Amino acid sequence: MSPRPEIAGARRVVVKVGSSSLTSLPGGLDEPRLAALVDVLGAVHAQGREVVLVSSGAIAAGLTPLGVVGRPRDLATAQAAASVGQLRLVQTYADAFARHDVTVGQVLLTADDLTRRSHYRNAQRTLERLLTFGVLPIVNENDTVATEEIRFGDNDRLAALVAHVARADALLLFSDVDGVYDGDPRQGPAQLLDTVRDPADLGEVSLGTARRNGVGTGGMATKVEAALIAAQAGVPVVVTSAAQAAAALAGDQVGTRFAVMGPRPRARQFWLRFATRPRGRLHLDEGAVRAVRERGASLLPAGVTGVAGEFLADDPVELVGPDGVVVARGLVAYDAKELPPLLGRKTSELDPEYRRELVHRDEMVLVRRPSLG
Ligand SMILES: Nc1ncnc2c1ncn2[C@@H]1O[C@H](COP(=O)(O)OP(=O)(O)O)[C@@H](O)[C@H]1O
Ligand SMILES: N[C@@H](CCC(=O)OP(=O)(O)O)C(=O)O
Repeated sequence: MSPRPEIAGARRVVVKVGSSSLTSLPGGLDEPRLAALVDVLGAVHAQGREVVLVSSGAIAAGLTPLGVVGRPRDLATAQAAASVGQLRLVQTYADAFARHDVTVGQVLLTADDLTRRSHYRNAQRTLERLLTFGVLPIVNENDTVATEEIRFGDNDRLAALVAHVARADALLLFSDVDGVYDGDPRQGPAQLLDTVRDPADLGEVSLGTARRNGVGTGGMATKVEAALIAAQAGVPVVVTSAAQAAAALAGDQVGTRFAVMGPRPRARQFWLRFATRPRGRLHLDEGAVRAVRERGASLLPAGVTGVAGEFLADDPVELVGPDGVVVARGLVAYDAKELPPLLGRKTSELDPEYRRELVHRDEMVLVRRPSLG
């Protein structure tokens, strides 16, 4: 049996590959490296496994054709590069996968596509249908239209969300480094972590940001954060290099494995916890924190001491304790401007139209803060 049966046996896999494995700043797209990855994924597809590829590299691939040297400093240049580069990237993939008789489809997502519940379900249906057709979807962030505020920013997190949206059995994050080390291996000797079972296992680990002169964005920190999201959502993860892709997909003992850290949450719970972006905050008193955290209660106006942010009814908000720690996230039942007169008041004192919960229990997830992020 393979050392990692949960990966070897995964029927549907999301594979994420970073810019650093496909491109270089001076050279643009590295076609031989891209073709090598496609050979591995083509073989996996031929075994009857379903693959969703989340590929970075659009911005880096667009720099050479535009004559831009170095990492773009402004968003508009990055977006122009992505516009040119995404086309080249996907065309190169399409040609390479055609040699394996695999049809690819392009899926460009903005953060809004996953933060809005209706869009999330739409993305889910589209991915499902593509896979039913035997198509290999290639996902990237829609960089050309995403503004600074609504960007996912890094494809590692996007890949973790896609793993859930696509109901994947495993997530593989491929980079230019062969796993998570206890310190940046480029800075000095470091030890490879074989398995992470709990966020606490990473307590002593230093996760640098990506190299400044490199093409990657988040370094190991964003990969670890993404791996924890997936693992906490019941999806096993391996972080390793693109060069080890075949071995990783076969379930060999390469890279760093993140064991599943919890049961798969219901889609709505996962969406609330990881995909939504809070539009505001409700400040809770001690009693409300206990009620929400320990008694599984809904949040009532009586336990709320303050409101921050401009949100509308049904927007996601954070519930924050007196110590500033986020206790939960939920969909609020009122517009922000309706709230000040309700705060601290008992339900029985309120007009009937304001007697519903501020955040209903069914619309809330508790936030257990991992030691990172
Ligand atoms: N603890 C660590 N373990 C492994 N790599 C690390 C660590 N800390 C920082 N890194 C760096 O993270 C880089 C990978 O991140 P990045 O360049 O963003 O990759 P990608 O483009 O594949 O997303 C590696 O090249 C490595 O130097
Ligand atoms: N969407 C961007 C990549 C963003 C990103 O996360 O890059 P990386 O850290 O290399 O995975 C692009 O295609 O250039």
